[in-house]
Amino acid sequence: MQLPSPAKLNLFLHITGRREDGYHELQTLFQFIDLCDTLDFALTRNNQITISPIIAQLPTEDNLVYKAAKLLTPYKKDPSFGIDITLTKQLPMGGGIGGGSSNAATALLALNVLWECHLSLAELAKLGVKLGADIPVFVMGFAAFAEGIGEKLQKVELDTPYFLLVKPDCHVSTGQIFTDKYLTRDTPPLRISHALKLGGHNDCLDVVRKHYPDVNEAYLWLKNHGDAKLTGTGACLFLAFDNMHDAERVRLSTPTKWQSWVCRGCNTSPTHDALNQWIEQNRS
Ligand SMILES: C[C@@](CO)(OP(=O)(O)O)[C@H](O)COP(=O)(O)OP(=O)(O)OC[C@H]1O[C@@H](n2ccc(N)nc2=O)[C@H](O)[C@@H]1O
Ligand SMILES: Nc1ncnc2c1ncn2[C@@H]1O[C@H](COP(=O)(O)OP(=O)(O)O)[C@@H](O)[C@H]1O
Repeated sequence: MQLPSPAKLNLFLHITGRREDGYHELQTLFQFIDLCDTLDFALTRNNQITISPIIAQLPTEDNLVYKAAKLLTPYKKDPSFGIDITLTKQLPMGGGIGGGSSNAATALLALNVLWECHLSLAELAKLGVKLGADIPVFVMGFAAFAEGIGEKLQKVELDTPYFLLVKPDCHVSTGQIFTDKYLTRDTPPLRISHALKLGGHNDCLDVVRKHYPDVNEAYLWLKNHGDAKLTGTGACLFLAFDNMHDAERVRLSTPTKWQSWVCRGCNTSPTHDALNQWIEQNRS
């Protein structure tokens, strides 16, 4: 089974409070983009979980894909089931586009089928949030207005513009941004109808720009070309366009020291599209 594992954008990210456990209450708008990692799954009968190739500075036990497979182990139909996973990365790590969370969700969705666990999407999302606040939206697979720590999801249908995505040459620590004392944590909560009509901003932007000069520089550069936004806690920034041609034109002038892509917003996760197709083809 081969599945794409897409990135997400936070079209806005408002921090509305802080919980006693230190996690922050958010209101955010998630949309997927068609920029993806790829995961290949081969079912085995040796009760082992393997992931290849080795990723530098990411021991297998720390890989969210491995952790997701471990979480699902108690639900296997046959205890001898194992899995060989090939993870082909394209998404930058620590970019605020949720690559690791997406990979974990893709593993949960694939193994639920291959290991015949028969968990519902809601059950998988509940397991996934133990590994990361961003995992439920990838498990559910629809563009969403999210609250709580990002796990309370309301499905939305959004325009699907082209995006220019730019990755400044740094890796932002989500934990560092959320512990900064100058982070805005009291944005008044909006009703979903207002949030969708008015749009929003990213409360992390100022703190990320302060700590990461490269993000600041890329933000100032992109701002000359439109309404530049930060996704999640960064480092990636994005601009929306009505058509691919305009997005490509700006991308071609983007300083080469920053990685850049043109991609398209999608309201359904490509993982779900591919998994449904696989299930259809393998129905016995
Ligand atoms: C900010 C967001 C927005 O989509 O995205 P990223 O920039 O990471 O992609 C997410 O909420 C990130 O989700 P995720 O990357 O899964 O974070 P987690 O592993 O759960 O948490 C990393 C750390 O960030 C802080 N954290 C995270 C989420 C949240 N709502 N409040 C927090 O305070 C906590 O300190 C936690 O220890
Ligand atoms: N499969 C994975 N892909 C990417 N990062 C992973 C993975 N498994 C664990 N991680 C860890 O999660 C961190 C955050 O990764 P990622 O989700 O890509 O970024 P972000 O949360 O900024 O969007 C990485 O720096 C890495 O240490």
